[in-house]
Amino acid sequence: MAHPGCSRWRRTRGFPALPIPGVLFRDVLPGLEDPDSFRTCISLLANHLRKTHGAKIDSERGVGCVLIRKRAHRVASYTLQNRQAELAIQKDTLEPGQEVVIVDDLLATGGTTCAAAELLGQLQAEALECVSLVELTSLKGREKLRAVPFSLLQYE
Ligand SMILES: O=P(O)(O)OC[C@H]1O[C@H](OP(=O)(O)OP(=O)(O)O)[C@H](O)[C@@H]1O
Ligand SMILES: Nc1ncnc2[nH]cnc12
Repeated sequence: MAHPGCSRWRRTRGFPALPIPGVLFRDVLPGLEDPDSFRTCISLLANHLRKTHGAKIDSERGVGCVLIRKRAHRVASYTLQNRQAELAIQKDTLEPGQEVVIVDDLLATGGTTCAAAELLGQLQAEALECVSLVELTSLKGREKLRAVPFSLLQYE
């Protein structure tokens, strides 16, 4: 069920047949470009995380952000439809034992989130939770994950 706050969030835009026929690409960018909608997304996720991890998330120091990147994002040109993706993280960005929330715009098959969790494991960091704006439930990504993921909006 969609989070009740989702009515205040400009939703997604669908691109049929992207990157291949049969796939409806759910683009979350319209909801991030609109200032009110962007604020709503952030505050809905932050409220959830404060509820589930209170003191850890709402510390006086706030939280930082570490990027996990697709390798393709590091080169000047790449094949858009190449679904063989690789993720990378800088080795010294997290300390062993550091607690992290994995945030991705969208959960589909769960491959990306699993790969992110594997990278965190390599650095001995601990994934507290995985959160996303959108979840494509028919792809059953949540079944692949060790922790129960949280998403604001679900599409089949
Ligand atoms: O659960 P999964 O099946 O791994 O899919 C989730 C990923 O799919 C999208 O990335 P994509 O590479 O399609 O496009 P984007 O990075 O340009 O958003 C999205 O941003 C997630 O990272
Ligand atoms: N249908 C979809 N829309 C957006 N991102 C995706 N990642 C995997 N499938 C996707």
